[in-house]
Amino acid sequence: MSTTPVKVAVTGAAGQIGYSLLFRIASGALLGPDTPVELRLLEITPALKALEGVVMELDDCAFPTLAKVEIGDDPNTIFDGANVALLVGARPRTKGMERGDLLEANGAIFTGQGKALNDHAADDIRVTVTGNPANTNALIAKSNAPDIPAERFSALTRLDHNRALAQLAKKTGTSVNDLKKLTIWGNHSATQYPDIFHAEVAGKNAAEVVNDQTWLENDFIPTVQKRGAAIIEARGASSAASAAAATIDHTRDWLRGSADGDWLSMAVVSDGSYGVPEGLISSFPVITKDGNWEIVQGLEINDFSRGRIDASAAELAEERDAVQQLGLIG
Ligand SMILES: NC(=O)C1=CN([C@@H]2O[C@H](COP(=O)(O)OP(=O)(O)OC[C@H]3O[C@@H](n4cnc5c(N)ncnc54)[C@H](O)[C@@H]3O)[C@@H](O)[C@H]2O)C=CC1
Ligand SMILES: O=C([O-])CC(=O)C(=O)O
Repeated sequence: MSTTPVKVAVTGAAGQIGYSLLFRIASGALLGPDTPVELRLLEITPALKALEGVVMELDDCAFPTLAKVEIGDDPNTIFDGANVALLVGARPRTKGMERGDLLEANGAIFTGQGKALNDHAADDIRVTVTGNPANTNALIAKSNAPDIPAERFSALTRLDHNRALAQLAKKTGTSVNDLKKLTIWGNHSATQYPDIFHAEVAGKNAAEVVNDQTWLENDFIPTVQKRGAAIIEARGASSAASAAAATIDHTRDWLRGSADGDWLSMAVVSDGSYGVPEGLISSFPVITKDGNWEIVQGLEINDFSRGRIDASAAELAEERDAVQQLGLIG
């Protein structure tokens, strides 16, 4: 085992997602079995007592990869020297809300955290935003951290990607292991577009294997888009264990690389690819290696996909304009 622990900061650490996420990070699921991890956990002051209880449980697991845990309510201290930051802490939506309804309530959290990352994180910092509305919160954090390269900020659409894989496997009677090159485009919201036109099922084109436009339009796409709401309706609380698992998948693959011959969905800063306005944090098909990502280029976009990608990008532009008006970005 190497000797210097990687510092992983997690915000909202005493929340639902935190309760699944921390134990997986501590057990090596993020960085592997040979890399010691130092957890740096941020919470609001009233939640620190509950967080102390979670830390007692982390101790009680005796994870060989967990080198140290620090907790606190000051992002300047908790982000000090952080190599990875998982920004989960934010209010979840409840029944009847859209994620965009959280913009004002949660957006402000990400200005202060962006500044604190800018001033205190390690030079190799990578930031994953899970707290909703994730894409625009990532935009806010990035905009408030001018000294950190923009490509170090990302937002989570891996849960949507994983949900789409599960639906496609069910429809085609295959396993998720047989599926490749699925893409979530756009916003982590009901306008996101899960695209199977370039996906493969056991090496064959997924859209051709499915060959069912009605299922695609009336079942697959809306099921993936509205899965978060369906879970809130059924569970009375938003997805937590699956969101934690996706946060790990996203960050692990960013740091350790995507599989050969496949790609991932990650919301990253747009360079204008596929007509998504430059600067928005939008989900794209990406290939990752050693902590870097690259948008997969050259995919042909049919008319069906074009309208949907544009609609989600338009929603992201509206969210950007709204947070600009709130003074959360310059
Ligand atoms: N991107 C995605 O795929 C998903 C995103 N989410 C989002 O993740 C977020 C967290 O969800 P849960 O863990 O279920 O919520 P939760 O309410 O159980 O936990 C949130 C935690 O964040 C803390 N918090 C609030 N403000 C904070 C601040 N300024 N600094 C540090 N901590 C702060 C709260 O005290 C609370 O403990 C929500 O915004 C939710 O909508 C949830 C599921 C999927
Ligand atoms: O839907 C929500 O509010 C929580 C979330 O982001 C998801 O489950 O995808």
